[in-house]
Amino acid sequence: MAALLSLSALALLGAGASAQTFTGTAQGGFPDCVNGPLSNNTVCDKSADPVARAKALVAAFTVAEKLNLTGNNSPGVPRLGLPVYQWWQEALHGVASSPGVTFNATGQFDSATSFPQPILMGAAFDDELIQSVAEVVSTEARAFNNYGRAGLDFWTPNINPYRDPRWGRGQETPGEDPYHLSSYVHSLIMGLQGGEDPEIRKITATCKHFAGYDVESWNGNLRYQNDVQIPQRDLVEYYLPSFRSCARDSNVGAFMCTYSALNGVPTCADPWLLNDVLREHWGWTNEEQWVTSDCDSIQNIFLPHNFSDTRQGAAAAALNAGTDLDCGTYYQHHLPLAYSEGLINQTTVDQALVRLYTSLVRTGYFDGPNAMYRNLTWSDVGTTHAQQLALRAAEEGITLLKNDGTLPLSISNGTKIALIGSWANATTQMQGNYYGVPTYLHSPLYAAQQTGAQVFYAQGPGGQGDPTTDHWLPVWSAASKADIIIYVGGVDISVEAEGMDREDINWTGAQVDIIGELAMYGKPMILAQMGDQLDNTPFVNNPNISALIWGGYPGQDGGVALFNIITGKTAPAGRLPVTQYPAHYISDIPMTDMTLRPNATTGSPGRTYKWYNGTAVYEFGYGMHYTKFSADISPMSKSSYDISSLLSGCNETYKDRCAFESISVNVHNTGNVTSDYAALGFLAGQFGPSPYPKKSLVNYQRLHSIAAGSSQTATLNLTLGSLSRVDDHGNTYLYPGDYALMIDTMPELTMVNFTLTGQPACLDEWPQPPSGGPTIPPSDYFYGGYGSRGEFPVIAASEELYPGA
Ligand SMILES: O=[N+]([O-])c1ccc(O[C@@H]2O[C@@H](CO)[C@H](O)[C@H]2O)cc1
Repeated sequence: MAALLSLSALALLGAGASAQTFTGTAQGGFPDCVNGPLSNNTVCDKSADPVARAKALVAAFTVAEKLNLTGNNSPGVPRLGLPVYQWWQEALHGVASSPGVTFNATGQFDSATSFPQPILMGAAFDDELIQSVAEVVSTEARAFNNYGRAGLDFWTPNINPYRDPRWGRGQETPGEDPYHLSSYVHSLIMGLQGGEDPEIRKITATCKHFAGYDVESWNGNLRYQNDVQIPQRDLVEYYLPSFRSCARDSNVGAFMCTYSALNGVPTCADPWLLNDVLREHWGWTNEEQWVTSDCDSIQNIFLPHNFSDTRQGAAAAALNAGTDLDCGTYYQHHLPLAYSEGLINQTTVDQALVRLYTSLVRTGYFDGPNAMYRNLTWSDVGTTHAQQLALRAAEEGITLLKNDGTLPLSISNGTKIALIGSWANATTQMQGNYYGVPTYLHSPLYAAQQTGAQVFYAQGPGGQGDPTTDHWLPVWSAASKADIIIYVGGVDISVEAEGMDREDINWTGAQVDIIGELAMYGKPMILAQMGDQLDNTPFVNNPNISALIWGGYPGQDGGVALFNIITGKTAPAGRLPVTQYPAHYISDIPMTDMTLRPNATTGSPGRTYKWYNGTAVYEFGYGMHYTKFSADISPMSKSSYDISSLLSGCNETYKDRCAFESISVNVHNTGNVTSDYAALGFLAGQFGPSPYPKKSLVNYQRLHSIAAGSSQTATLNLTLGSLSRVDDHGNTYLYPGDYALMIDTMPELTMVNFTLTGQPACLDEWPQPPSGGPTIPPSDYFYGGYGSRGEFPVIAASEELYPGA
């Protein structure tokens, strides 16, 4: 593996190596369709159908060549002039160091724009922003590609919902809500791929990790071996909507399966998941798009999953299930034996290769130097527009959690600021994981100095076990000289990362201690909590802490973004994309409990804002402003809707997509500061199977620069899917009942009520897993799966957990 991945793997994991040292596997350039051996092959005929072009190419390969082309490190076919190609590129929040991406040490292509981590961009609740960011990322990716510094497919986004606050990779996602993820990822894919069905696809995006992957390493449970147990209802309503958005609604070019097994079957070897759900149920075409394994996950099908008795059996199980590409070398090593033993046939191999090469055809790989996007160069990387967008993306996400009126700060040349904390001079930290070489890194310290203030900086304590003594003296010195204290700290990828779930969601003792002591100075004190959510309880009620900001991982201009918010140059309007739980949450529920609803037997308090029955420190969607807003919702066309009439007016193949109502929300800025406002529309009500979620996000829109004293209108388009709920089998229904649509302007809540009448009606019938699985309502059971080695230990949950179910 080490040889396969080279040094780049360290960087993409954020393991702390210097970005300059990364060397990717050089791409082999473009095939010569004019003078090369393929020039007479249909693959070089631009007027032919893309799939026919790929089929003609694949038909020219020998069996041995075909089997050798199934790994991410593709050797190409020299005798045909098909260049080597590295399929593995990353671009989570900008073109990132990864096996197929090469940054120059200096000069051209020595950097790319580094946007905030998705968790902070998610807090913006601004899909137009996300599309713009993705357009820049794909432009820069294409420029890198034109100079042999990247391939044409990128293994982003990570769109698993951020289900548990401990997850080390939650930062890679836009948050915990499935509607939010679905909407965000649609905009992202439009920006990355260049539209839903463009003539030339800009780059191929890859939705990962399909599905149910969100545990790295918890209590001995490793991602490589986990067999996650998820009832069908929870899968459909929570774990899969973002993937459905990728496949069915956004026409994404690629998917990635996971290391873990889902209900007994390793996902990369699961024909139900990869074929019945992904391709058949969601209509993801058979010939144009491909599934890659996660890196070395095919190996895990053999060990530790023991899903197959042999290595070639594991490779065959994956290929036959629909995993077209192996990130690794397992296919290349073991498919030849699988082939000679008759475990796979050539049709299946051809299908995988046709899918892969169709995606290269779609991106213009065989179309010569005049093809679309081939004119992009280094001058299209790190442009002024890209830099401004990276700053704006960070500003839009930064979320104000507490303010006694101290913010915004007015800073003049004479102002003395103590800037303290483990993030105060953050540079690489601001990128989180999966980063590349940024255009620049503007730390909070840099930004503070730009304000003209006199800045006294001290790093202060970082992690646990770094309590008193030597770190404290510079802190006291800085604090005692200053008019204002700004503490910037929290967590970073030293404690939350790939392969590393958090063990704690408390601030470290050393930080709580020093922040408490700093507060005792009684000076205006601003606390910026960076990284993912921590339990802020110690600071919420401390009157000496004037303001609390969440800044996530803000990317290359994170320091400037933070200071623009602090000084009011930009007004904050981010909203938390996850629940901030009290620290005891992680003792209340094992990370491996994938269920969502509170459960009296297991003691689960439930997950996410929909189900958590405790008191959140800050709720999903929480975010203050420097001004005041009120909202009114325009009257709906009716107060009661008949379900059969709603359905008879719906002519879509996928009924959940049918329009219900377009709701106008008039937002009034009643305060004194021009500000953005993100209108989040939630639906609540007692309908469908109980217990009911507390509320569900059904649409959102960010309004920009609403001047003090003026109003703007958000339009929230609701669909029949917005009104639906999922039954125990995973079927999606419209149910009769009482509904309330809510807009939260904090502290006010604006609401309209309506009813649905008539009989329940099915919007989407879920393809059940193959026989062998449970035949009784799955959400009442935890089961071991239906795989060849799966057993079915059916443990009935007690009746009272699901009253009325
Ligand atoms: O061996 N390595 O160096 C290595 C590095 C990264 C790595 O992560 C996996 O690879 C990423 C591919 O996109 C998936 O999101 C992640 O689960 C898996 C293996």
